[in-house]
Amino acid sequence: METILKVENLGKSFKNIPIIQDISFEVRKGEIMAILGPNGAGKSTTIRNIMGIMYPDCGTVKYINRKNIPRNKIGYLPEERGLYKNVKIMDILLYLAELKDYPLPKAKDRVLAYLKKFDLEGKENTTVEVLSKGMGQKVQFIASILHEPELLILDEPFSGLDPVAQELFKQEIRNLAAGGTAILLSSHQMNLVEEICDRLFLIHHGQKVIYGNMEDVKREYANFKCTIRGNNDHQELKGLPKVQRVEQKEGTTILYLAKDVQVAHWLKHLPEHLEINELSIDRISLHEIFIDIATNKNIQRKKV
Ligand SMILES: Nc1ncnc2c1ncn2[C@@H]1O[C@H](COP(=O)(O)OP(=O)(O)OP(=O)(O)O)[C@@H](O)[C@H]1O
Repeated sequence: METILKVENLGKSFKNIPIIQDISFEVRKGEIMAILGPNGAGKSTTIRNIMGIMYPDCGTVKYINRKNIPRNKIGYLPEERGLYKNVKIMDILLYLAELKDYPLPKAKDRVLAYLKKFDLEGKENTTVEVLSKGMGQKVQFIASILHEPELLILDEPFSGLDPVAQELFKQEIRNLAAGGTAILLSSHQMNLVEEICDRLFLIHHGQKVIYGNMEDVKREYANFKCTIRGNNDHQELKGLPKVQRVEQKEGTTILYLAKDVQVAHWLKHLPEHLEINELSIDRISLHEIFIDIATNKNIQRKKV
């Protein structure tokens, strides 16, 4: 797949404290690439450096082998939401499309189609001040995609949305990627993004924790866990082979298993007298992978 954006060795400090260090990744045509990490990890700082809102201390940002990113080919949803409050939605969106040199008649048709898609049909002559926060976010999302960008950068697109709106956003993001848009999105809600991203960059204290293809990351890091509902002896379960860690609460036990476990074989080790009302075997989530790796690596922020 063609690379659209290449970020190399990006670094930025504030008052001698490194906020991001040696950040390198690329975003390819038609893929959803996610920067994931907890609050304060450095996601927005990375994005702001890519967008030229702030300048990196070191590193480069290249767009299809050109030094400067053509602004009208990029869509951006900043973390700071905000639209002109007392201007009609259609007028704001057409104004923003015009700034991107996008043909107005086409933009108008697209506004109406997107308002309908996002359950805002008939709101084109409404002002933003009478919309709810989630509705406003939908309008701002429309603004970021109206001009058919080649590269779409979404900073925390799902925060503040209800589950229905989150699904709508996810669906549209998937559609855009399927149509060839290169998408870079950030989120601290890892489990929300897990199902839609093709590749991910996990960041913690401004540094890379994992970078790679979602499937490979899961294969490499997502060990199995066995969840048993029933009242059982914690110590006995902890003593079973290949059990690394046990969590128990309110009649449910989760056994975290070693990487090399053969699940079918392992199940034969379960004692017959266990109380099993329900049992499931799953791979751990991206969130759990993150906790494991971030804790093990014990990444500390260093002074430069
Ligand atoms: N302009 C600034 N001056 C000083 N420190 C800053 C500045 N911008 C960000 N930081 C610090 O950099 C760190 C990373 O912030 P950033 O906003 O990039 O994190 P994030 O991963 O996007 O977090 P969140 O999920 O909370 O949005 C934080 O500790 C923040 O306080």
